[in-house]
Amino acid sequence: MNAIKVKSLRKNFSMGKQTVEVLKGLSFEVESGEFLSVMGPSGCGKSTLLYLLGGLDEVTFGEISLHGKDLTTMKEKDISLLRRRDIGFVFQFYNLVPNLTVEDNIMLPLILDGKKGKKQKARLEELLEITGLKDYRKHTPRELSGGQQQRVAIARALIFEPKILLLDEPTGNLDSKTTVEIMELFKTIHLELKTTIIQVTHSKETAAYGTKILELNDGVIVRETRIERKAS
Ligand SMILES: Nc1ncnc2c1ncn2[C@@H]1O[C@H](COP(=O)(O)OP(=O)(O)OP(=O)(O)O)[C@@H](O)[C@H]1O
Repeated sequence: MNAIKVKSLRKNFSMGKQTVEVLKGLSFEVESGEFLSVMGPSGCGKSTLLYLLGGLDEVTFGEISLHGKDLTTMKEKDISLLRRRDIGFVFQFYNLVPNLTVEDNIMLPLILDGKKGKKQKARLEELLEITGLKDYRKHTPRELSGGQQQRVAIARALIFEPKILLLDEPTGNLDSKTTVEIMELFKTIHLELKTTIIQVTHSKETAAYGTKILELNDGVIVRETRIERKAS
């Protein structure tokens, strides 16, 4: 089954009396386990698409199915559950809670969901290992570099074992060396955890970590390219 199926997707925003058409009829599919990079000029609708895929905004017209479930006809309560448990988000800014430790920041979604058992502790250990944060578990965000803070945000996004990870310019705030480290981490997550990843990026280098590139311009898809994996 496809992880994501998008059909004739349109998104308009109202600006006073004016309607702005941002997405003008997108159709594409993302296979389970794919790593899709969405590129295109500023303002072409990349983030808008990502938010719609994550159920963070309402579709104007068309369909979005995640693992066969149509998001556009789902009740808000079910969309919230899906968002919390099946989808992980990573943004350009890390949005960590400053007075919580690394491990509490990572566990926060579980604590908010009333879950903190043995299985979750094991998952935390696995994520601390994958993200290289084991020695920093008792630190607070302000004691970490930008790259380390983004690693915490990535571990937090993965704590529920989401099937889909949505990334909005996740390295937009990082220097080029740290960008490579974080992109290598996403590659590891993609290969080891088999997570389906959709990333929005401006950078060709970053996009090349994907298995496929979708190029948008002025609200439509202008190109879909399958790519060879960037070597480590
Ligand atoms: N909530 C909103 N209300 C009105 N217009 C919006 C809203 N969100 C986005 N837009 C408009 O939709 C268009 C696409 O925005 P979007 O952020 O998706 O572009 P983008 O391709 O991600 O741009 P960038 O690369 O600069 O982040 C822009 O013209 C933006 O002003």
